[in-house]
Amino acid sequence: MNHIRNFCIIAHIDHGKSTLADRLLEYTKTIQVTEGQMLDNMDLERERGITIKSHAIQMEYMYNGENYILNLIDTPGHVDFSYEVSRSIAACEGALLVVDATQGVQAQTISNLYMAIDHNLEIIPVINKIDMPSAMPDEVEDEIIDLIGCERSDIIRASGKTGEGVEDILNAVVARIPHPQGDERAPLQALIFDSVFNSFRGIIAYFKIENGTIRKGDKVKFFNTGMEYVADEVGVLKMDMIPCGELSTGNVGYIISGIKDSKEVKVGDTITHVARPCEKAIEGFQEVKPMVFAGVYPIDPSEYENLRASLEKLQLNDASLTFSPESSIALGFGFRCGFLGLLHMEIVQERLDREFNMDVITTVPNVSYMCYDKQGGEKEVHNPSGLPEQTMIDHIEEPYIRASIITAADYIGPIMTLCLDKRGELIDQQYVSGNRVELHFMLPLGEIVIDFYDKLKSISKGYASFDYHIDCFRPSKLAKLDILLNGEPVDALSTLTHQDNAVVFGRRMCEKLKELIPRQQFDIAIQAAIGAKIVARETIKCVRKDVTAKCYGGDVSRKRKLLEKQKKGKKRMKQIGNVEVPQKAFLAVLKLD
Ligand SMILES: Nc1nc2c(ncn2[C@@H]2O[C@H](COP(=O)(O)OP(=O)(O)OP(=O)(O)O)[C@@H](O)[C@H]2O)c(=O)[nH]1
Repeated sequence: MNHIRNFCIIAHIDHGKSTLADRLLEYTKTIQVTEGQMLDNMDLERERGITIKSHAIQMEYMYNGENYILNLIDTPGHVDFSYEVSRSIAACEGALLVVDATQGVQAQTISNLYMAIDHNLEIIPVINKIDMPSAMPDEVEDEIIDLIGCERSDIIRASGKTGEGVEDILNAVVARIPHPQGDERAPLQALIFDSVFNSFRGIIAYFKIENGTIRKGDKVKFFNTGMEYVADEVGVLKMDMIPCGELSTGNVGYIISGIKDSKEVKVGDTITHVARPCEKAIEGFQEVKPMVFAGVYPIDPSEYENLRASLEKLQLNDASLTFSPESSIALGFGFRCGFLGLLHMEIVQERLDREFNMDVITTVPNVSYMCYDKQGGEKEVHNPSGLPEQTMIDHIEEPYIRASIITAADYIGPIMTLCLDKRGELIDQQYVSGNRVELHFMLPLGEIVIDFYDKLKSISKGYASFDYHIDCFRPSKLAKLDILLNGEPVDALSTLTHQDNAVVFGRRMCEKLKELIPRQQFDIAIQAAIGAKIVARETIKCVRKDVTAKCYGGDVSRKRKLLEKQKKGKKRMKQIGNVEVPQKAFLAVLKLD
């Protein structure tokens, strides 16, 4: 245990986390480098891919003549995943805080740092990219000292490109980060911080042992699910999984135990022995509750079962994703998926496309509402079309978040305006350091879901870190806005919005849809309605598009080719009534000016 160090790297996006991690792996000969290898070399790229996906990797390092085991645990870097970041951080005793020498301290540097400090991690500040001509290491050093109050000599200057400083970093990991604590003789208590699905081996869970020892063949129990398994294989993670007979306190490893169902493995759960269980689970386990919901529908209806299988596999290393079947008059059969936030939703959509080759349509996201009816009943509503009749509703409550925004003082004005515009209330503001200010707001989550990040980023020139947690539900005057295409309501385009904004919102939706839906061979009326009342209308004029017109009537095969091409183009469209609607129209609400 004295010779183990568990650490992570935290950084603002693009400050060089992955490049530096690769250098550490090369220096410790965990991955092989051939001479003169460049970053863009295919092999290295491939290995990088593995290192990034492996989530935890073990290195061996000699320091003062003794061999140490260094476990590098990867952390995702975005606010939507703060739960997962905190799980990974909980498995470490120290963190490298990497700051780009050309950029200085940035928003995510601060929010990730705070999380590491909350978990009492030893922080090793590293200034990266010092090889660059535009590097300003002295200024960045001042900023870091300002931020964490360390000594100038604590800060390591490094370059992921040239490898400078890599040895200093490894030495500091051993010398400064405390070894893990724990009792080897106590009952087994291991924290699951990640899991993946492997098509040959089933589900693989990654854990860190807080107390006790785990051996191959042990009968183990997952504390929060209560499920029991035999540890068919345990081992450590290097470039491959390396099986071993036992792993003891402080170490990081993996377990394979024939688990097939993703629901049985929850990130944050505790593994213990069946025969001699620990008394309680490792603290901090909480079911994450998705707050943003959207419909996900296969473009090709016959892909429905494949979509279900893909979502199940995704759920494995993304414990926060939820889904349940739903159907839409407009889109057919699909799933209502729950996400932690909008970025999480985008990532799931991208992974469905890239890793599972699924073509899907995602509908307008909305938050989870509580609806109280006049009989005193209450119901959680994840979809505007799930709301009872207006006359039956007593009132609706929407989730509010407590948001913390850290920014430079220059941007306070525009950020205030943005938040007030989004129905926010300022709670307080305080100086953090230098001219950095922290603002706290109460904001309706529904307003954040739509285009808050992008606006915040642009008005603050990227220099605003944003973090939030759900605070409470509050009654709100919400109206359901329906969109009709040629008189047909399109359920997938319905949204809930604040009554005061509903008419303007309806008008903007109609205008945006007019831009996004291509002209067809007949006029299309786009209407916005609240209940039976039409509040806005736009018309898309017809066009007669004869794609074969330029073929002079002669060449039949050319004509056929053109028609086929046109048919392909239509695939990414969804037929609603007689109107063809492209995917981007379903997200029109996100693109309102
Ligand atoms: N010149 C120079 N470029 C670097 C250095 N470290 C990283 N880079 C470049 O900076 C860019 C970002 O590096 P990454 O390692 O992908 O950064 P990251 O923090 O892992 O980025 P994300 O994973 O997207 O958060 C890449 O183009 C790297 O080649 C360095 O020390 N010097």
